[in-house]
Amino acid sequence: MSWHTRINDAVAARKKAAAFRVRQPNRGGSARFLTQDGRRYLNFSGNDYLGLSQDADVIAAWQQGASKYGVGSGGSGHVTGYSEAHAEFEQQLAQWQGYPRALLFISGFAANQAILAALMQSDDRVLADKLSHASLLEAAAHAPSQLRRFHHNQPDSLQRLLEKPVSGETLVITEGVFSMDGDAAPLADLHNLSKAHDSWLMVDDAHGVGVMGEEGRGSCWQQGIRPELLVVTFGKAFGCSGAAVLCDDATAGYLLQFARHLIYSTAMPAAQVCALQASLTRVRQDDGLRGKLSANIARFRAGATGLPYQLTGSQTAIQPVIVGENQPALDLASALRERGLWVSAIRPPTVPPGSARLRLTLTAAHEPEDIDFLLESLHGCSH
Ligand SMILES: Cc1ncc(COP(=O)(O)O)c(C=O)c1O
Repeated sequence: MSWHTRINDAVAARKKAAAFRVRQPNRGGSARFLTQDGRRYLNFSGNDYLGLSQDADVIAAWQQGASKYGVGSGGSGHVTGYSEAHAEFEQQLAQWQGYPRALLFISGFAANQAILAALMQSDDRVLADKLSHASLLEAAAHAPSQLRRFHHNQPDSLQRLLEKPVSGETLVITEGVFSMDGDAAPLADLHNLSKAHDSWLMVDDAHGVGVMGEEGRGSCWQQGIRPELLVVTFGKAFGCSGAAVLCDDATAGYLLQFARHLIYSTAMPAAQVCALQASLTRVRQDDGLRGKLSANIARFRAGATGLPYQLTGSQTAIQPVIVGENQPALDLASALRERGLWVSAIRPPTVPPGSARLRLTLTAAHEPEDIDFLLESLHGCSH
């Protein structure tokens, strides 16, 4: 088999399963609205939960940071890429979250890969929620340790796995808010179980930080736990990109020596760090953003009853409408696009087979009339 035969076969199989993915360039960013091919859509697909990607203070901070530091960091943090802005922001993050240390990464994907690659050894095991994000499951699959998955959000299932003996260390992994279902993990139960078995808990709170808990500290703060490893990302409620891991001093010191994604990769630009500092200020102050998001979520859920699709119990900004098979999900997404709504159909392998869905996301940038139009259109398209 040649390279091209292999490549073409794989792509053809994706197309046949109505699972072929395409990117579509938009113009002018993707906040409340998104413009594509000259048409403006109401955007219900992004993760900019607080609308901060368009925030004037955040934009100004990035511009001023670029004037001060230039646009690139010039190297890995271990060489020249670590600025006073990076150091200050790491301290602000640690203080906000109540951890001794925070380490910045260029993305959540890189942070998850780096942590697992650096920590896990061959006699260890990872016990991960079945629906954990690809960046976690893939990292766990590539690590030399054993990977076992527990049933989604079921502490009993985790307990059964924890009771099996292992010669090395155990790392339990979950998300705070699940990216495709929008439901929250029972973090206190999972943490109690992992502590009782001398294991560590790692929580990826990409979708909870900024939107949950006092001052937007996230799912763990809201549920009163402090996991040994907390990953927060900045591509969602912070409206920007990047990530940080919160941990103790010893672990931070270890990751600085062994996390290859930190050592062999150009650091985040300092100008971006300046924007993230401004985002953190907005996240902590709130200014009614979380209240507006909650009101939009409540409005959507109240109006979505009676739709002929399965909704989840999600109380978060992620509101999946589960259609089932791939083609009907694609058809519903394109019918909504016709009406001026930008929604995405999410299909396997991102979600389990038979659960293709519209992953609708609501934000603080949406107005009540946007939610009403979404509901009216969903009801209209389902007849
Ligand atoms: C739960 C979760 N973790 C990690 C990531 C990756 O983060 P990033 O986009 O910063 O790479 C995502 C999504 O993008 C996510 O949903």
